[in-house]
Amino acid sequence: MPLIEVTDLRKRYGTRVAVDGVSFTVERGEIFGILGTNGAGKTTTVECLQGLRQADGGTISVLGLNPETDRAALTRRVGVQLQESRLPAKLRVREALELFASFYPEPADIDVLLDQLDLREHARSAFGKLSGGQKQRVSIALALVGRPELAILDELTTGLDPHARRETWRLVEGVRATGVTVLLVTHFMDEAERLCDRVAIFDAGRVVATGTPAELRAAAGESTLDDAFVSLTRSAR
Ligand SMILES: Nc1ncnc2c1ncn2[C@@H]1O[C@H](COP(=O)(O)OP(=O)(O)OP(=O)(O)O)[C@@H](O)[C@H]1O
Repeated sequence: MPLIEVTDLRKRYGTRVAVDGVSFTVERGEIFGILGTNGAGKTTTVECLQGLRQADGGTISVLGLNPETDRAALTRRVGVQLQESRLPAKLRVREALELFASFYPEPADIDVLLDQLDLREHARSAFGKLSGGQKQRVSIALALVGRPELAILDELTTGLDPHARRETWRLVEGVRATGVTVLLVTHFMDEAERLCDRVAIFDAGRVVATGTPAELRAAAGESTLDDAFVSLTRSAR
């Protein structure tokens, strides 16, 4: 059984259709990318997967659970990357990890996590004093502290320099190597190409293509995922 199965998902806000019949599956152990044009319905879809929004139609199964009715059980098994602004500036890195660990029945060992994310030397630093890359690593650590089976990472490397982006990619590969399935929402084609086993391309509330980055390049007859993305989303308009 797929780890995530979304079938004909529909969601509107008033008269605006945000998600218009989206279907895709994510297998256990994959890094699966959700790519899309602005306003394509990516965030709405991911919020429905977490049980944060109620769908108007279709079905969703995450880890065999229904996010709308089993949200509490799901929350214990899914790690979500927080946007950095949601953490108080004075909170120290270790304190933040300890606080989040207290929400879970069997949290990760915080020292192991600090080492894994190269944060040991910043354990006593206030969150507000960290660099962008360090903050990003903390937000990934917080997503992993509950030892999730699925990690949802949104805008993983936005605002990071090329070195920090590559470091973050290596971290995500390391996370997957420990058996965690990763759902990655990104605008960066190089990131998707480098990290994702498969991607779904969203455009105007629909999935216009699903496959490995190589399959999508071949289907669009393009040599880069960037060009394939432009071609696939333009032809859907
Ligand atoms: N709370 C809301 N109320 C009304 N309309 C909304 C709301 N949230 C999103 N929308 C609209 O629904 C559509 C899909 O938005 P969504 O945020 O899911 O797209 P997205 O793919 O995540 O976009 P982006 O890449 O720009 O972040 C957009 O037209 C957006 O304006």
